[in-house]
Amino acid sequence: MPAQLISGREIAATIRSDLAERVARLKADTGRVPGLATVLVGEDPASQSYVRMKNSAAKEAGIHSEQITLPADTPEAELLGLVAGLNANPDIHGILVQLPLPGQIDEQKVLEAIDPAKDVDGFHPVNVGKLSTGATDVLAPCTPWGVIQMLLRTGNSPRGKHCVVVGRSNIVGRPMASLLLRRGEGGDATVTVAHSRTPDLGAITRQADILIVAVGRPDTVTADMVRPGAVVIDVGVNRVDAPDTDRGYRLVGDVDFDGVREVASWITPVPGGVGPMTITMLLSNTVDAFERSLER
Ligand SMILES: NC(=O)C1=CN([C@@H]2O[C@H](COP(=O)(O)OP(=O)(O)OC[C@H]3O[C@@H](n4cnc5c(N)ncnc54)[C@H](OP(=O)(O)O)[C@@H]3O)[C@@H](O)[C@H]2O)C=CC1
Ligand SMILES: Nc1nc(=O)c2c([nH]1)NC[C@@H]1CN(c3ccc(C(=O)N[C@@H](CCC(=O)O)C(=O)O)cc3)C=[N+]21
Ligand SMILES: [Mg+2]
Repeated sequence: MPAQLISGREIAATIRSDLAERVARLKADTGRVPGLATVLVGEDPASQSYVRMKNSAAKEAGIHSEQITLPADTPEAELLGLVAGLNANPDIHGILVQLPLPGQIDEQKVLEAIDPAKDVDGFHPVNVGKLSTGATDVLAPCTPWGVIQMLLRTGNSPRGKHCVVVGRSNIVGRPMASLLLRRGEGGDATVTVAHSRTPDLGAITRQADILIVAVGRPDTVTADMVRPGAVVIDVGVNRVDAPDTDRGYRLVGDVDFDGVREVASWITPVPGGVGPMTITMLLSNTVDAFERSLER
């Protein structure tokens, strides 16, 4: 029997409608709404489309959303000044600076300039540190946080399971491992992290009850690398040439979907899997940041 599909699109729609209700209630109670600022430097088409999707999803949930686009040659000091202004802006509760940034800008410096209370990406070292020491009252990075929600909402709690994460980036692999290791709901897993220097990847991935792949290369995981009955989460989003399509490309994940769906128990598709959840968790973090600002 082929694997059941984990539809990120459907789970995201459910969470977004809950968020819209939460925002409406907050507005009725306080007369204010959460505000999100997205900052894009340059004109990379993929980044432009992600930022557009984030803004339109925010607006649909009733979140005030401002998109700031700067030219690719923007000096670092100017971006830091913009971030300082957003930190001081009482109508903005979440700040997202789309990565990657152009070469003249030190990414780490920019991430450190964001007020940790407005860091809805969860990339500020204070939030990274809190998460990796097990804090639960922290804004968690959207992609891995979305993966946790997908697991919980399909009855695939990571508690007590062996979770193998392939990839050790700061935006996906590492925070994924931190979340899975946390005590409590959504965590309590036994975690292995693999990467490009892992000699026999298949020997590791075959041990996984839950396999999470965030590499950025199509077909990194094939059916022979998956234990029968495993849950497979494909974070990868890769554009591959497809001259017969309108856009000229199609999206594939890091997992050989057609092969792996024959051995896995559950699998996420690309598109329509983790991607929509990432955007939804950004909205969720923005509403959380707004609520916390009311408590201060
Ligand atoms: N759906 C979503 O919302 C999101 C999707 N993505 C997608 O997820 C993928 C990963 O993104 P990101 O983490 O930023 O990528 P990075 O390039 O930052 O990290 C990739 C990781 O994969 C490892 N790796 C590379 N090749 C191999 C290999 N052959 N075997 C095992 N490990 C390997 C690298 O190892 P090493 O550290 O040794 O170099 C690195 O740790 C991309 O396709 C990206 O587009 C990213 C963010 C959000
Ligand atoms: N500061 C920062 N925060 C991020 O969260 C961040 C970032 N920088 N840089 C780039 C990555 C990538 N990322 C994605 C978000 C949504 C989809 C997504 O919704 N994908 C759709 C398809 C989209 C399409 O059609 O192109 C899907 O998989 O179904 C994908 C990828 C967030 N990132
Ligand atoms: Mg750079």
